[in-house]
Amino acid sequence: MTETQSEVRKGLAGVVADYTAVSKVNPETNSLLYRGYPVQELAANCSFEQVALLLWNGELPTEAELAEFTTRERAHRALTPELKAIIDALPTTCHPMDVCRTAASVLGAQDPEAEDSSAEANLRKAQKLFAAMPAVVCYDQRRRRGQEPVAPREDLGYSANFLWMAFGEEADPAVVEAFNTSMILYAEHSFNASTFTARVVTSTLSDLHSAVTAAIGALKGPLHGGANEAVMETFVELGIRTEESAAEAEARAKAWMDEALAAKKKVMGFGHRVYKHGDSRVPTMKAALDAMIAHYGRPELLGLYHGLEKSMDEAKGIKPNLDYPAGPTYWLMGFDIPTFTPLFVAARITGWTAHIMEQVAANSLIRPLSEYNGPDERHLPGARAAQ
Ligand SMILES: CC(=O)SCCNC(=O)CCNC(=O)[C@H](O)C(C)(C)COP(=O)(O)OP(=O)(O)OC[C@H]1O[C@@H](n2cnc3c(N)ncnc32)[C@H](O)[C@@H]1OP(=O)(O)O
Ligand SMILES: O=C([O-])CC(=O)C(=O)O
Repeated sequence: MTETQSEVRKGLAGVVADYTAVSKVNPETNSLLYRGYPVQELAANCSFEQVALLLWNGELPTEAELAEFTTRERAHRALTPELKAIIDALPTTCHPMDVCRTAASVLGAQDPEAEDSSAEANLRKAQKLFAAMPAVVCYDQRRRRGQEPVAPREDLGYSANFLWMAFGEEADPAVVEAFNTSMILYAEHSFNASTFTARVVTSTLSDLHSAVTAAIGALKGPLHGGANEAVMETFVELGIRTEESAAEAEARAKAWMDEALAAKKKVMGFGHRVYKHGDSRVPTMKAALDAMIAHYGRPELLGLYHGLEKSMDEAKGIKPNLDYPAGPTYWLMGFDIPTFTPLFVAARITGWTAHIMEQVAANSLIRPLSEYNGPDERHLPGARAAQ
């Protein structure tokens, strides 16, 4: 760094960009608080609907507030014929995240309050997006499978209805519980790349749906939300073999990992920008995965899971992140691998929109500086230098 250069923090690593009261990630104590509550406590005791209201409003809802929200949320679950037609027009060769991104944009274009960024209108729009996104994800997965769509049910809670719309049958309570846990764990994580994207868009005084649409684009990448799909691709590449022992599976996973690391590959589902000693959400999500392994009777997954985890730890000391246990959990539930990141979208709509409202309430245009490192000033042949 010369005297005239400023310090450049690539990837804004370690930069504190603003205040937030939505959540606190503490890598030292390996904790994650949503509005002050440990996420593990919320996952063990709350529905995703309660956590969504906590993130938006700052407090857990009273029974009456929850009942009022539940009625409204259930009334907004169905997709309009226009949105279904737009989804149908998209090729099934596109990634389901492209469908989510398009749907978020269309839902904005259809919303009469799209241009109203008052706190009240933003909350209403956030809640409508929250209600509709599960139907988008399920409608798209079913059309790709050549199945008829399944209409939402107003007698089911968010997670039970999500699984109903995806598979057309009522899910076992154990599966609903694991899904609810995953939604809560995926809901919010301070200034991650997609949330920061949403805040950047909001800081220009653009609208909520534009910010969410941009955030979906940021989440799609494999260094962020796309990692839950990539994790499962690794398991599939390794081959899930019912006949082998856990020790044999671990040995195969170790050999695969050694080769991947020798080839300097990034192995998705490991590492984190903030947590360097393990992701606070992994133990809770791993317990949900264990419950699903027991529920579906698929212990052969564990050998691979532990083999990859151990060998990455031994070789580089890098720990799994939330996407590592979440990927195989969604696979066991029966979701198609490309649907995994859209499930993350459905959960993170809560965190994104809570941050959007926080940004609006205390806005400052987000516009960092850059250090120029291109050619020195030069001139077109024959052009006169600027006066
Ligand atoms: C819910 C979420 O979004 S969680 C994140 C999901 N993303 C992933 O799982 C993708 C895989 N992981 C990664 O790419 C990274 O760990 C990131 C992007 C998440 C965080 O990265 P950063 O903090 O920027 O760390 P960075 O990428 O610089 O890695 C530091 C070192 O660890 C290595 N490393 C980090 N993660 C991994 C990994 N998953 N596989 C192999 N090596 C890794 C890097 O190669 C680098 O090694 P080097 O110093 O020898 O060059
Ligand atoms: O915080 C991050 O950088 C990524 C992450 O774990 C998340 O968004 O949940």
